[in-house]
Amino acid sequence: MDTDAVKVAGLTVRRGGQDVLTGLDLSVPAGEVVGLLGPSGSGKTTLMRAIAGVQRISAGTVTVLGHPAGAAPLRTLIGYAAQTPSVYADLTVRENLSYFASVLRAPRTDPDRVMAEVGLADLARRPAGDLSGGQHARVSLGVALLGRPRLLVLDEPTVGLDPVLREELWSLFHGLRDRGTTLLVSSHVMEEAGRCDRLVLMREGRLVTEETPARLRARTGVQDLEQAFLRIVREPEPGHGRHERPAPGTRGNPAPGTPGGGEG
Ligand SMILES: Nc1ncnc2c1ncn2[C@@H]1O[C@H](COP(=O)(O)OP(=O)(O)OP(=O)(O)O)[C@@H](O)[C@H]1O
Repeated sequence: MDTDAVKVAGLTVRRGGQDVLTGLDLSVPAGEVVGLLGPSGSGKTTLMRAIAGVQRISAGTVTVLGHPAGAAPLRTLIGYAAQTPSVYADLTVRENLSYFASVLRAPRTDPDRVMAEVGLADLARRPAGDLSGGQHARVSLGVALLGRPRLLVLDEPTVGLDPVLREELWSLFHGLRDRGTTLLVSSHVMEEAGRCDRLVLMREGRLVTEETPARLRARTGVQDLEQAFLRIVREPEPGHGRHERPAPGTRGNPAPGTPGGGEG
């Protein structure tokens, strides 16, 4: 059996007439929480869209759970929560989840299960259009959890959440991982990097480094992961860093909470 949930090889994506991913190679081992980190505009959302099968690609291959990205069998095997929640504003939280559960043929009890998991039980009867940004994002996350997919691709799932809820969601992610789910989670918040089993740092459409937090700390001799990343971006080891240019100034320092991402 393949031990990689996702294999990306030579992936190039053009958006708006420019290459936003350039010859990217990546493996996501099954059963791990992999954090996708990088400054705003580095290509995290585009990579996640390619893995979810909703991004047109120019070159390369994306293989997900043994299938080409976007293949029909993946519909129930992947849960993808985009940055822009795609829920119906005029339906309540429960109605949204019940609708998507029926589309996915998920168990009828799933909407209640996921509402409890993402902290939405008290808002079950609230129309989605009346929710805050963070609550909206949780409905999107709930939809991704329906049917217990084997791979979760979550684009900034904790953005705009208070620290208590953020902590709860990370416990949920670790619990899912412990039961065999693979998670690819993007974040701007370096503090979240330490909660991941493996880190992937992107910059300007390329993969800068890919390793465990412990190895990254050991390799750089720096405990703080944000500082460790900056060190790698500025002083790549020969043959390790795949980027070609050193970081200009502070651009290697992701801005916490910066909104971003786009469709297309
Ligand atoms: N619809 C689009 N059309 C053209 N270019 C786009 C589109 N969406 C994104 N881009 C560009 O693609 C590049 C990568 O964007 P992407 O959203 O993947 O980055 P990101 O790392 O997810 O950023 P953020 O952290 O701000 O969400 C950026 O330069 C962005 O301007």
